[in-house]
Amino acid sequence: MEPQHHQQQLLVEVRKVRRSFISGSSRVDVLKGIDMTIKPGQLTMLRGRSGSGKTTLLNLLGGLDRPSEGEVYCCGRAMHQLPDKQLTAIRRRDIGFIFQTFALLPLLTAWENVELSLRMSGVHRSEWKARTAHCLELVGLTKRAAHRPFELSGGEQQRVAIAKAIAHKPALLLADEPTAELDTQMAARILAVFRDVIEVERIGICMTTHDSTLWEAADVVYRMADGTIESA
Ligand SMILES: Nc1ncnc2c1ncn2[C@@H]1O[C@H](COP(=O)(O)OP(=O)(O)OP(=O)(O)O)[C@@H](O)[C@H]1O
Repeated sequence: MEPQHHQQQLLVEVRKVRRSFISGSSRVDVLKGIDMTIKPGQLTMLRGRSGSGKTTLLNLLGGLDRPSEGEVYCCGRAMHQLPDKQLTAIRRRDIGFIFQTFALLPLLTAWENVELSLRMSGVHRSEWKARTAHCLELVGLTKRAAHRPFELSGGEQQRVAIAKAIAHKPALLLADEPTAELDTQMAARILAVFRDVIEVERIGICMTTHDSTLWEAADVVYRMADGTIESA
């Protein structure tokens, strides 16, 4: 387990992480010794070409996968050592996920989509209304609360997905290419929402993107190439 001072400064610490996959009779080394950190209150970006391993790394950060070698500390826990049950518990409690496609339930309104996430994470019913209202306001969708996904633009749908992902008050928000389906203006709006979320909720956000126009909005950018990572 990490020393106390470390836990307070860093939300995530990745040390000497390697991840290989067996494909047929050969082994593919996707991550070849990754070191990186994520701090609370910061927007961290992972950039790199398609196939450079961004999604593979993000999955390790969020406990969706385990490293072949090395250590992943997230929210003060040694993720690489935890049994599946505890990993799932941390994922549900401390981490929020956003994906490229917006992952909303089509028959539910924006409000119901956010509320569902509170229900699923075991938040007491008495808190649902205020928290749902707060999260929709934070992403600028108070007036669209009664709309279903098909009545919303792609950018608005992604903002509902953000509200949904932060509803249970995670410490870390992970977003895999969250702007890939959006035009430049909508992508910029998503980044502005991320900034507001960081300021209001005091969480850390880590997103992957290959869109070079977005990198300057980050506090920290890690460039991935050939299975390794470097600050850029
Ligand atoms: N489960 C798996 N089994 C075998 N190979 C895999 C597996 N997962 C990922 N890979 C390989 O690892 C490499 C990196 O994939 P990854 O999805 O992490 O890249 P990426 O940087 O996120 O790319 P993109 O921007 O296209 O999503 C790819 O070559 C992929 O084929």
